[in-house]
Amino acid sequence: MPRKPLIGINADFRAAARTTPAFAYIAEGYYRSIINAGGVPVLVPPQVDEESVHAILDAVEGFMFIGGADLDPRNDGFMLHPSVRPLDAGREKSDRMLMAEIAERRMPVFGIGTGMQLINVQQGGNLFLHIKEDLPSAVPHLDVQDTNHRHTLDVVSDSLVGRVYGDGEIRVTSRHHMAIDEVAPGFRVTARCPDGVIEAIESEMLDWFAIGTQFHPESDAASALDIRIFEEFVDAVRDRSEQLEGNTEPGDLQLVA
Ligand SMILES: N[C@@H](CCC(=O)NCCCC(=O)O)C(=O)O
Repeated sequence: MPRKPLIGINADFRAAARTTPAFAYIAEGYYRSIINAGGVPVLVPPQVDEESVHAILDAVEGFMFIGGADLDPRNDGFMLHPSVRPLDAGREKSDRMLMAEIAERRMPVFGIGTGMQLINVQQGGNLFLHIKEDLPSAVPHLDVQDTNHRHTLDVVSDSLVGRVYGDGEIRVTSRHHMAIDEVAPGFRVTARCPDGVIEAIESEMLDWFAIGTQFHPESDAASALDIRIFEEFVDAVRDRSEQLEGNTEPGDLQLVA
């Protein structure tokens, strides 16, 4: 039975309202998918300083960033757009601190929705702030009446998502109004919606497993293939821990020719 690696997952945050206290929260699909893929999810509420970020990343072996509202474009030197619904400022600050340190450590990371957008901007890419304006011929990527709104996906066969989904028609859950514009250096696009919107990016760096999906493989409408992305991620986290511990047996090494 393979060992279950510890995977940190950032929680979202909602401020107190008239009848409810403030709380940190996460949709079940995110942590359930990590459990189903053989990992142990460790929920991480927003952190306030670098010391805490370091302590958390010392304890976990990989990290997953979940979806949510919008990264504030002003934090990347862009103007606010009327369509932007910013994340809670405390969550965004925490996510950015975590992501910077994860990149520094080359810790395996998987970002979904806002999580993928975070990886891209932290690594030097940028975003379209509103698909309807920036890419007017795009198909709908958000349906406020249907959290499981789906569209088709074209994958690059020589990639993780290509390996996972294979040939045949792929349909994925879509809930976003922003999208990647310029892809960060060191990453490549591995899936697009047929309208051209970027739906997955993967690291090309040999020393860093990093992947992001704009679509939602954790959604209630997820297919058996969607869970394979989480399995690939959890396997990569376990493999890296074994490498760091020097536990890789010679027989485990694969020749790449
Ligand atoms: N800034 C993004 C948000 C995309 C996203 O993460 N959607 C999921 C919302 C909540 C969830 O299901 O966790 C955008 O481009 O709209």
